[in-house]
Amino acid sequence: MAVQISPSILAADFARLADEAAAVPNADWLHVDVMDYHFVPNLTLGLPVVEALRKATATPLDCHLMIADPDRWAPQYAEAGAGSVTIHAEAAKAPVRTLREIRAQGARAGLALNPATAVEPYEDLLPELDMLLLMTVEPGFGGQKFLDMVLPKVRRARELVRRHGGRIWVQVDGGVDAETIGRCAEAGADVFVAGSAVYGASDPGAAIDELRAAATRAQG
Ligand SMILES: O=C(CO)[C@H](O)[C@H](O)COP(=O)(O)O
Ligand SMILES: [Fe+2]
Repeated sequence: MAVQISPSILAADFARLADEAAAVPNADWLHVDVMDYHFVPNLTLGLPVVEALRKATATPLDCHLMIADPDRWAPQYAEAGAGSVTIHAEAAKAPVRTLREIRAQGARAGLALNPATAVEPYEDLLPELDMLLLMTVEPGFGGQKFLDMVLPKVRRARELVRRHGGRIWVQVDGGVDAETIGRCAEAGADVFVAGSAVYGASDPGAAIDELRAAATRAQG
C-alpha cells in the first residue's frame, strides 16, 4: 500500500493547534495522542479538543487513545468525527464490542500494542480491525528513542495481516524519523506516525515529504 504519514500533534504547539494542522497540508492524517494520567504517566487532551480540531482542519484525525478505559470513551471519539480511533490491547476489557462500536460510528478501528505485547494472541481479532498500531517506544511521551526490538514484531504483524487478506494497515508510532522509517517500511509498516521529526523540523511539510520518500524507497 502507498505510504501514509500521520504527524503527531503531541510535538506541535498546543496553543496554536489550528495553525499547526495547517502547516502540514501534505499529511494523510493528523495523529492525536490522548493521554489520561492513568494508562500512561502524562496528560494531553480529550474530546473537546478533538471536536475543535475536527472543525479547524479537513485532514482526517487519527486518534490514539492511551487511556485506562477505552471501552467507555473510544466510541465517543468516533462520534466526534475522528477518522480513525485506536485503543490499546493492554487497556481494553471488551475490545470486540468497542472496535465494533467505533466502526458503527463510521470510523476506522485500530488496536495498539505496547513494545512488550506480542501480536499473536490478537490474531482472532484481525477481522474486527482496520489498523494494527505497533508502538516503537513505551507510550506516554514524544521524543523518545526508537526501539529496534519491535522490528521483528512488525514483520510478524505484516505476515499475519497478509494471511488475512492484506486489508489491515500496519502503523508504527514512536521515534520514527528519516533514518528509522526505512527500517519500519522494510519490515512491513505502511502508516507512519512522526511527532518530533515533523514538528521539530524548520519546515514540517518538507519533513513529511522527506519521510514519505524514505519510506517509499525502503518499501521497494
Ligand atoms: O504515542 C505517542 C507517544 O506515546 C506519540 O504518537 C509518539 O511518541 C510520537 O512522537 P515522536 O515521533 O516524537 O516519538
Ligand atoms: Fe501516538
